Amino acid sequence: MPADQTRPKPPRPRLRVLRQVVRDGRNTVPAVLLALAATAATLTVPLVVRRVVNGFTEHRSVTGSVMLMTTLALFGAVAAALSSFLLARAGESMVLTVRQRVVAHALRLPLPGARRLGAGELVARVTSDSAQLRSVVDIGVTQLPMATLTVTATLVIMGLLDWVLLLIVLGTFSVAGLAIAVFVKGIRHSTAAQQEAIGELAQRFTSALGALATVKACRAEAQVTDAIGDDATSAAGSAVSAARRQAFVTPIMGLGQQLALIGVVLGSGARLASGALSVAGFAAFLLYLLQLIAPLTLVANGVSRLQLGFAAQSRIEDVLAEETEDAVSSPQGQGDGKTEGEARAAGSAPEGNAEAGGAAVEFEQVVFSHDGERRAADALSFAVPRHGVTALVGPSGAGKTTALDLIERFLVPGGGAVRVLGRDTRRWPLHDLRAQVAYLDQAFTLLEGTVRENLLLGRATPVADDALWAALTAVGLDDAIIRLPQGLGSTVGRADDLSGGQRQRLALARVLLTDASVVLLDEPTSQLDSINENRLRDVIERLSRDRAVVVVAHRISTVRQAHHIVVLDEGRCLDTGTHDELLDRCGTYAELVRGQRLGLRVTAGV
Ligand SMILES: Nc1ncnc2c1ncn2[C@@H]1O[C@H](COP(=O)(O)OP(=O)(O)OP(=O)(O)O)[C@@H](O)[C@H]1O
Repeated sequence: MPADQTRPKPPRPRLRVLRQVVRDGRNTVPAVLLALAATAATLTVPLVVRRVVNGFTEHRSVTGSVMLMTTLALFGAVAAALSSFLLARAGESMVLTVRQRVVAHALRLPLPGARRLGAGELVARVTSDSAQLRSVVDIGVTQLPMATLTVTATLVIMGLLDWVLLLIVLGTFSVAGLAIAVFVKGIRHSTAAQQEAIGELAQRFTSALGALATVKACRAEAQVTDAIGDDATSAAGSAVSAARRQAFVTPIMGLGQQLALIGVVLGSGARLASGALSVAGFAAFLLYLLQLIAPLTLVANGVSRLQLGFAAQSRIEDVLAEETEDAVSSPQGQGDGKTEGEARAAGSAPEGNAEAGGAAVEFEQVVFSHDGERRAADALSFAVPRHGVTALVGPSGAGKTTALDLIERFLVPGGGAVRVLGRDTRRWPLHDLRAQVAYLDQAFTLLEGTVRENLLLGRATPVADDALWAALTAVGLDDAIIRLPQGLGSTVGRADDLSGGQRQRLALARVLLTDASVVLLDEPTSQLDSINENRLRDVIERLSRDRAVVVVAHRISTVRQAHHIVVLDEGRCLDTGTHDELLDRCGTYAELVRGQRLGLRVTAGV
């Protein structure tokens, strides 16, 4: 259920890439100054050529002019190279900032929001879309303004040299410009479609890699390859369409130049004959005309590339516009019916409640729906004691995982209240709540990193290796880690380095090292061998001595180990009690235990 419909939507965040880069004065100011200097040098060379030609016709020494011309050309080249490097540095620094911002934002999205956007799409924003932003910087900061400046200045100088010839040039280039405008019109649409297809390709491929074992087991490699191939084909189709249009820009510009050249040569006869134009002036005019093509092409191509960068910027802004967990369920943003004073009193004295024997977790008339229609929690009420194992049991779809997600505040209730250590989850600062609630998913997920990093995930303070080994010994994993090439420094997490049972024990050791008062465990549905099953039971037992362990139980052995059992069905709590009590009085529980409505393994004697 949406967190709060009445809260006004915050303004859409703007990346303002150009502004960011311009503000990076350390690189941008010298880059722009050098680009201006290079442009000035390039514009001056033809005027010096005129002096050289005049020198030849007037039999003067041209050595000084030739040296000046060479120096200007060299200076222009060096200044352009330096400018381009400084701008690249500013661009990469901006891309780095954007990538860091998107990664930080994506990791703070609420789980349902992040899942809806999709891992592949988010990866595409951080990789290809962020890289596209470079074109905004490269084109927008110097190339396009400098090219526009060069074109304008060149046309002004050409006009000063001979305004009649300039009119001929303007006439032919106007026709070429119109033709190009027709071609580039559809480029933005094609490139946007291409980037969208790349996002979908990344999404589908990421999902297929995540499900690789299933794909292989179903012999679906060819089928999935075809589906991913369709996205790749769509991306290629859009790219080819854009390339087809882009391909015409430079030749049309070249054609315009050739026509202008012919027009100028034809028109120059009368101008030279009438003495309105000198030979040296004509040579300089021709040089300017030849120089015009590069900046003009750049302007034509630059506009479409700039649009491409802005489209990428807009897609990244779409992600940044998604509200983070803190914004969606901030303590200020949500009311729970309590006054601030009551909430503070409850939240500030969890230990006091513990001594008074208060519940570790309490659901009070909780209402939640994933899709706004069916309720996964429907006036759900139950309590979890401070110590011991509490098993959540119920048929598939009863709302067990939803209940865990509500405790961890992956989800926010639409009605009622979930209290952890006496305090409404919406009143807890998120960071503090999650320091109190450890979560172990079914896959006992490890991140790619060293054993040490996995054990200390989320901890800011260092922990002595002795403590790490003690935790590993407690879960029976010390021998296996000693055998790894670099012990605690060995990299794990790619699913090919540790067995399923070893991953499970490493994840459990991580929980042992935390100070969490509540441990949530979504028990794996897959069969564990009896040694691992016993180990898991031992660790749960050990954890439950001084913490509350809430386990979504799929095994009868876990249910029997539980001190307290909560029976859920259709988002409601049907009954709570011990195994024997519930067998006697709760028909649904008895049915579950007999394995008729849930895949619980029935063992002899039950
Ligand atoms: N992301 C989702 N979008 C829509 N509905 C969902 C989503 N997740 C769960 N549900 C629905 O919410 C209800 C409770 O689901 P939940 O996963 O909490 O049940 P469960 O008891 O953990 O089931 P299982 O034992 O099969 O894992 C079900 O009807 C389910 O279809």
